[in-house]
Amino acid sequence: MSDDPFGQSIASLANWVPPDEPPTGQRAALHRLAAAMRIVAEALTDMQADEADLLAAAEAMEQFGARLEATRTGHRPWGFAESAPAGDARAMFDRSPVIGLGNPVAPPLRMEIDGDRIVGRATFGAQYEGPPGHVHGGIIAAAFDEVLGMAQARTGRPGMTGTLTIRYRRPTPLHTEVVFEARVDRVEGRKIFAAGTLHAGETLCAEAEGIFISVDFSRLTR
Ligand SMILES: CCCCCCCCCCCC(=O)SCCNC(=O)CCNC(=O)[C@H](O)C(C)(C)COP(=O)(O)OP(=O)(O)OC[C@H]1O[C@@H](n2cnc3c(N)ncnc32)[C@H](O)[C@@H]1OP(=O)(O)O
Repeated sequence: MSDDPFGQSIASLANWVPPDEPPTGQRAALHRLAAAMRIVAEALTDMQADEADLLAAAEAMEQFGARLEATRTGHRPWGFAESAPAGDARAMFDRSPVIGLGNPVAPPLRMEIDGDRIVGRATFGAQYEGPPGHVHGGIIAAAFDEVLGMAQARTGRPGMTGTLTIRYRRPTPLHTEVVFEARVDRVEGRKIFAAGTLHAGETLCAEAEGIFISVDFSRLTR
């Protein structure tokens, strides 16, 4: 049997379900820290703190950052950076820049499975602003990549994003829960065609089509 974690478990992604147990201990603390960092990131967009306050905060953050830096190991104890290739139903995806609760960059998008669809929900804060009051188009693309990526991964033969096409139909509002949906349309050889939508309430804000190319992810780790 292969000792490659992807090779052993890639098929199990077809049965992936979001973890329902709340984290405890170090992971729970990580999630709390990342959530606090999101609050800071959003507050920086319109806060009115004076220079002295900002410098004090910067110094505290620099010192704490140095403490964390000193503990880095190069290991990845929790999950995978992207959901599509994780290949393990137990993977927790904490590092994902889109859904990772341990990654302060992530909105975070929350994904669930609804029949043959992946449904993703997110409320984007001001740090994701593109046009005034609305979500940056690149952030929307990243979220589509994740939900279409999970939909195609559930075929059990996940691929990398080859082509992602997005049609932006209406501006996507900040501070409002928006809903992404994705499903697989068809599979042709190594190509998996997925499609999705983004709604804010009844408004269709964007549509996406993705072509994913099935690959041997273990090769990326060699
Ligand atoms: C701890 C561990 C962490 C591990 C971390 C792992 C991270 C994985 C992330 C996964 C999700 C992502 O966001 S990926 C990130 C963004 N995407 C990428 O970086 C992908 C970069 N591109 C590539 O690596 C490559 O171009 C591939 C894998 C997409 C395709 O290369 P290939 O495998 O050589 O494919 P090839 O034989 O040429 O073509 C096979 C078939 O696919 C079609 N095809 C090829 N490329 C494309 C394309 N871009 N768009 C459409 N269709 C394409 C061809 O026409 C052909 O169709 P036919 O003739 O058969 O009809």
